[in-house]
Amino acid sequence: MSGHRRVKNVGYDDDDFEDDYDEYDEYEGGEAGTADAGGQDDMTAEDREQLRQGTVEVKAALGNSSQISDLAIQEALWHYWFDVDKTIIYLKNQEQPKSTPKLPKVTSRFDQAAAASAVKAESTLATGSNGKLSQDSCRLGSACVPDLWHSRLEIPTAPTFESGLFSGLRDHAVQTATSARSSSAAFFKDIPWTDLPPERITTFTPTDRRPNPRLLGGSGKPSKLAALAAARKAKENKSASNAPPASSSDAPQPSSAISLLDRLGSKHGSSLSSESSLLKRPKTDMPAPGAASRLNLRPKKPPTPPTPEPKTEEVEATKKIEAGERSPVYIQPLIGALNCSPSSFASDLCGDSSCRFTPFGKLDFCTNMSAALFGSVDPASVTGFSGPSPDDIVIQAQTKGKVPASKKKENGITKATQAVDDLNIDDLSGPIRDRPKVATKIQSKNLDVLQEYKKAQRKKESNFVVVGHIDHGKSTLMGRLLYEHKVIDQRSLDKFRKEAAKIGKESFALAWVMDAREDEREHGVTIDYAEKNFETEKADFTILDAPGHRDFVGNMIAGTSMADFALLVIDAGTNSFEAGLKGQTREHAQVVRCMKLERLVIAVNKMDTVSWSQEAFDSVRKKATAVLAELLFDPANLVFVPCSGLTGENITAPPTKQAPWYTGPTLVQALESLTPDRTQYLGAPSDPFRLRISGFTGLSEYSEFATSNAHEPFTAFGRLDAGNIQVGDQIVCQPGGETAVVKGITRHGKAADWAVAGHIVGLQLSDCDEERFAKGDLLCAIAKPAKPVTAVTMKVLAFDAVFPMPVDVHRGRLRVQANITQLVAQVDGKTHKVVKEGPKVVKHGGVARVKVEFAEPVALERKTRVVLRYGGETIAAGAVERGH
Ligand SMILES: Nc1nc2c(ncn2[C@@H]2O[C@H](COP(=O)(O)OP(=O)(O)OP(=O)(O)O)[C@@H](O)[C@H]2O)c(=O)[nH]1
Repeated sequence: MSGHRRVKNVGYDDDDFEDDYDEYDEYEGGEAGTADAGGQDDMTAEDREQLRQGTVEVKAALGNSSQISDLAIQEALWHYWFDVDKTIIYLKNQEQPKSTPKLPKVTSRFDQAAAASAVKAESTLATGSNGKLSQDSCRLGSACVPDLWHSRLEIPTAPTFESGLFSGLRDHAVQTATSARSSSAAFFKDIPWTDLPPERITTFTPTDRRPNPRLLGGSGKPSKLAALAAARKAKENKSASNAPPASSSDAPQPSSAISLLDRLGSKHGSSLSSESSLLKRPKTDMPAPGAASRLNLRPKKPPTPPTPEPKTEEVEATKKIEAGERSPVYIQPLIGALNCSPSSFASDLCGDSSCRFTPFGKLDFCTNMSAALFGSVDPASVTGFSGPSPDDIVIQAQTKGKVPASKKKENGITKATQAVDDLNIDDLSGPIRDRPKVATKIQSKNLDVLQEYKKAQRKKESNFVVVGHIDHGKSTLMGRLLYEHKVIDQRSLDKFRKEAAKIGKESFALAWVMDAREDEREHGVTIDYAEKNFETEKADFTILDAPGHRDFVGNMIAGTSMADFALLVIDAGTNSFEAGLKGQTREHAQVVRCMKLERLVIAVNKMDTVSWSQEAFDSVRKKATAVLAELLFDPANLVFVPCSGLTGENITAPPTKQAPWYTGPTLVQALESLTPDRTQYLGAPSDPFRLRISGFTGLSEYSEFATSNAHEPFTAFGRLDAGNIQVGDQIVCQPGGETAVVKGITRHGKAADWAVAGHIVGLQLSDCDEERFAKGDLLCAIAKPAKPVTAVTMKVLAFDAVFPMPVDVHRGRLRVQANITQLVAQVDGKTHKVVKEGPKVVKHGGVARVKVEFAEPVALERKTRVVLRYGGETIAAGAVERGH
């Protein structure tokens, strides 16, 4: 069973879908089944026999005195699908009411009270009445209640309702109304409801409702009888459709067509949507105004609106509404929603003259409503709420003179943000001139980090991300690599084997070296990227083992954002390889390329499953090269290595026995050969410090291992994207503006005094409010912080149709909702010249300059590489050109 399948099994399995489908059919068939038992023509001999036997049994149970005919018994049996017991109960109940002696009517307490007040009212009014009251009361009395039932509620007076429940109800209503008539009349005296002109009388027409098939439980599978009924119904429909067309009045009206579509449900919906690739995509929600980011737990400041240019009267009105500190793009739907005709209820409430629902900008009610929601209009203009509420007055008096803590905090942030605003962010290449030191107990060694970096005797270093389709063996391969480099010892591996075997997942023992989370081990699927180090004679490596499942591409992007190059793992088995090309082998390669990781080692894994066949290896190499070339990888930068993670061939030693034909490098040699040129995609060590936070320890609510490390000092992890850092440095966390002092640095689990661009580190932070840090935030040098932006212009390569639409923007752990609000231009991918201004859509493979607006400020700088996703699919990737 594949890992994909296993994940699917977590929540549901195929049977669930089948059940839903079957139940739907069952309902459709059920309608026909209720028609009559006359469909016996369609019965099999077996069904007839069941009906005959059932009739005999039911008759015996009812006894000789029963008046129920055979036909009625068969109807009931048919109805209950030959369930004799149910049929008997039903038929006995049918007979029972006639023989049950009528119980004296119990008057409810309400009726008693109503009758008492009626007597009282009658005695009071009898003296001074002018005669009108008795007329009014008559209207609600015995004469008018049946009228109401029949004319206003249109209760049918068919014979079926003359007896049984409905007639009982009606009698009861008449009696109650009669006894309470005087009091009711007195109560409704001033209300002209009883004088309603006929055109204002509403008619309630009962609508057909599809019962919830799950409501009553049951197997959900259609019985044979239901299937028969469905077949009969289909037959009837067929003969109806062959009938000559009815008159135009019988032709389906638009509303009935819509309701038909509704009833047909998603099956037809999907066939419709499949007509257009744009409609095919699942909807994602537009970011709600002020909606909190999924990852950012820290409360964010509302975005600053761009200054609108006053042009027309409408724009002026929009400005009023926008003044409520919200991005205009998110207000438009609301304005649209408010910009509508008033209901008669609203007109009655506001009065026709005071509430003019004209196009927005002129409508008083709309403007006031917006003002009430967004606080943009003088509150005095909102009638009834013009002054502070009594509660506000008390709170103001109590807090007089005190500055609330949150306000203090805001002031600090405002100052920091102001300082940030005044700084120039365009030039990232200049060195940090003055490294400000803060008055803190943490002693800085005042090192010249660049000198230290030059001096340090070190091996080559690189971080590589392991990507590829689910179950192609990434974690197992990395487990093997770590085992062979003694990062994990035999005893620990044996322990994993034993524990994995207990839950029937022995083949995943090596994968458990990387997949440490309980849920990952339980399901045999990597969920988040894992980080581990190993060392060879020539290099220090950090592995970033990414998940292959399509649902976790966001985590794969986070891992890729910290890598120098990628190891793409491909299953040598033909079917798996093809599946991967349609799935995450391709998508991951796309993401890797867009992150500007141009060099790839491709491990053709599970060679043991194809008996180390050279043809199999060559075939994979040929096809994969073609696909990667399509994604703009230079074939010269691709190194293919056949291997088996499970059995361990060609990881550190060549597979001389299994594949004498292979003369290339082992996996480790291939990894060592890729010397990363970090300047291609990273800032230099001399640039201003930048680190995007990938995780924390020491803060339970943020921590991935909350229970085990909540006691540890607050530490933010991530890769230095630019610059350098040393103990004692002060940093600022953007976009929030919280400052902190670096109390300690860890690299590869060991304490360090400094770190430079490319290093993955933990920064122990002090002198800060921990809650104002979030995953995806950017730690910056305080002298040259990134400026938070609410919009950016970026150049993207489209993997799917791109048009103004909502998207998720990914960079490392930053995952933020945004909207592509404008396609500025289509650009030639090679010459970067504008091909077309303001295209409506950019197709797959096109390069475009687009404007993206965010629901909240983000720290995204020029040249930052980002991935745009929509509806769970990667639709484009590119780099930020400038922020707004
Ligand atoms: N025969 C054989 N099986 C392998 C090999 N490598 C991995 N497997 C098996 O493939 C299955 C999946 O292995 P994983 O390492 O979890 O695959 P993965 O790519 O890391 O999966 P995700 O991280 O969930 O995407 C396990 O049952 C492994 O034992 C190999 O070289 N040969």
